[in-house]
Amino acid sequence: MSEGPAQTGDASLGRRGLLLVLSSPSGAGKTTLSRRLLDVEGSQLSMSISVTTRPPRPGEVDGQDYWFVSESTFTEMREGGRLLEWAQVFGNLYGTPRDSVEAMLRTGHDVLFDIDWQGARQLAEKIAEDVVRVFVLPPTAAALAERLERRNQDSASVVAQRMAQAADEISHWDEYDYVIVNFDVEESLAELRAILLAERARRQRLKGLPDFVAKLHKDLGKAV
Ligand SMILES: Nc1ncnc2c1ncn2[C@@H]1O[C@H](COP(=O)(O)OP(=O)(O)OP(=O)(O)O)[C@@H](O)[C@H]1O
Ligand SMILES: Nc1nc2c(ncn2[C@@H]2O[C@H](COP(=O)(O)O)[C@@H](O)[C@H]2O)c(=O)[nH]1
Repeated sequence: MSEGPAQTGDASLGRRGLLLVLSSPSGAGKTTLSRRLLDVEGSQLSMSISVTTRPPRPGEVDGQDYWFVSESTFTEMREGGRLLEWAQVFGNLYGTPRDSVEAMLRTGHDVLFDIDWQGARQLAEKIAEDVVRVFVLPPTAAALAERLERRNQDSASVVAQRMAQAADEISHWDEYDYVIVNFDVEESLAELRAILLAERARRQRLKGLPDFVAKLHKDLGKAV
């Protein structure tokens, strides 16, 4: 589904866009790492903005952090096949709008997802070869609790609910291609960038490679 014009570096190789999926227990640092990665990657990487029935947190902006929708709109989108994946998480509904992701991939962008294990599994089932899954672990349980509390954006009961679900989310770590233990944001960011760089160079993503090599062969033949 993700044929697209090439990007800098592999322009003549016709690389397909990839789907970089981050999952973690709530509070381990996906949003923080996603923002940093988008900053450093510039136009090569675009964020998939999910729809959710969760109410906005203070400071969250509609269309930037999420598309905040009613349950009836969400159901309409889901039943109309307009979600690439969806899940119920912490009592709210979350989903990935199909059209925007397909448009980004068509124009040769890689797309970044901050979604839970259920969504990651659905994407991998649908588009296996273009999905790269990264699981982010907190260094310790205490650090996770501290990060959720320090973020200071959810009530004590919501924080408790998220801590209670953390073990369940973590139990899916082995469905992922890569695992990052997020001790330090800068180190984790460097690991993520290395993963992205290596995945972009995978032979099977470079659709123009056979033609490129054939031309190289031909030109080498002429040169001798
Ligand atoms: N390596 C780190 N060291 C210390 N604090 C961190 C680190 N990474 C993230 N944080 C902090 O932890 C808090 C939670 O991070 P963030 O919101 O990115 O988590 P998340 O995984 O996206 O959570 P959710 O799934 O609930 O959206 C934030 O206050 C963030 O600044
Ligand atoms: N399956 C999906 N999960 C999603 C999506 N968007 C976000 N999420 C996950 O939900 C939890 C909670 O997020 P929060 O913003 O309320 O803290 C977190 O694990 C996200 O990764 C989605 O479109 N699909």
